[in-house]
Amino acid sequence: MSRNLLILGAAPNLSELRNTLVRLEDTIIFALIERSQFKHNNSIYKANKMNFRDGYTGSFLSWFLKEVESVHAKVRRYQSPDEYPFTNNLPEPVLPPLEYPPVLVDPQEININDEIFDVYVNTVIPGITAQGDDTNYGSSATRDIECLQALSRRIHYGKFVAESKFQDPDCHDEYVRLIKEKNRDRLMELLTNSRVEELLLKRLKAKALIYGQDLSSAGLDGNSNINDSSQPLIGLRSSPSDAAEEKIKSRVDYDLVVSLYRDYVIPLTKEVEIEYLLHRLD
Ligand SMILES: O=C(O)C(=O)C[C@]1(C(=O)O)C=C[C@@H](O)C=C1
Repeated sequence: MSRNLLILGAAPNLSELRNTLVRLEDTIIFALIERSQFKHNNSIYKANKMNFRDGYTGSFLSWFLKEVESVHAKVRRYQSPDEYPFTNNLPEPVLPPLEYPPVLVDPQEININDEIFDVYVNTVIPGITAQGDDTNYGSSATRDIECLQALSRRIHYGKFVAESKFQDPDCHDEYVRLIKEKNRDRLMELLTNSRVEELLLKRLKAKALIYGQDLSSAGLDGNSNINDSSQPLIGLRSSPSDAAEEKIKSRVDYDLVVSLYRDYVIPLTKEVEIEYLLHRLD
């Protein structure tokens, strides 16, 4: 978490929070591109597939996640109010606790990482990877963990967004009333900003197109003579046209990145916002 956002212990500023969400789009797109260079490697997601010498029977990814999160817990990662682990019973930090000003009310209570894990393994991975097994299990699982952590941070950021909206003097009384009524539907309407969502999805498609460009298909990889390049790069055009989309081979399915956000990332962020608000007055 950016220390600047927390330093004052005051209401988080919505436009700063949105800037962080925009930056996390880049992190997520690049993480997905990194993972998509390897095949599906389905056996890393299945229990009892890897013959662990110590008799472990879970999936390779679950084992790896637990190991990585154990190290990260020791260096205080999960004391930060925007970091949520996927596994339980993690070790205590080896360093003294960090002081975070109290911005959220009961920040660690809501953790929807099980849902994020499920969507990632069963929907995202089969979508962004080629079918099959290339035996790059460690590399694939390393990228999976990066993707999962970035998605989790992005989605749980909904708590800060919700806190900021709750403290907005223009809406505060309305939020209090709806929370007391436990009126989920009206809360959902109040916190939804369709214009922001629409812009986000447009921006995301443009980013996925630009970041995903495979420069070897444009004659600009290390093996090409620069003068051979006849293909214009999408990033150098004023807007990514359909023609450009066809010419440049993409390393990631940009429509899939957009649908990942539209169908999962934004709805799950809103779910976190609602859950947070419903407990805000406890
Ligand atoms: O920016 C906000 O206001 C948010 O609540 C975040 C977010 C998102 O997930 O990107 C979610 C709900 C809004 O409708 C718009 C965007």
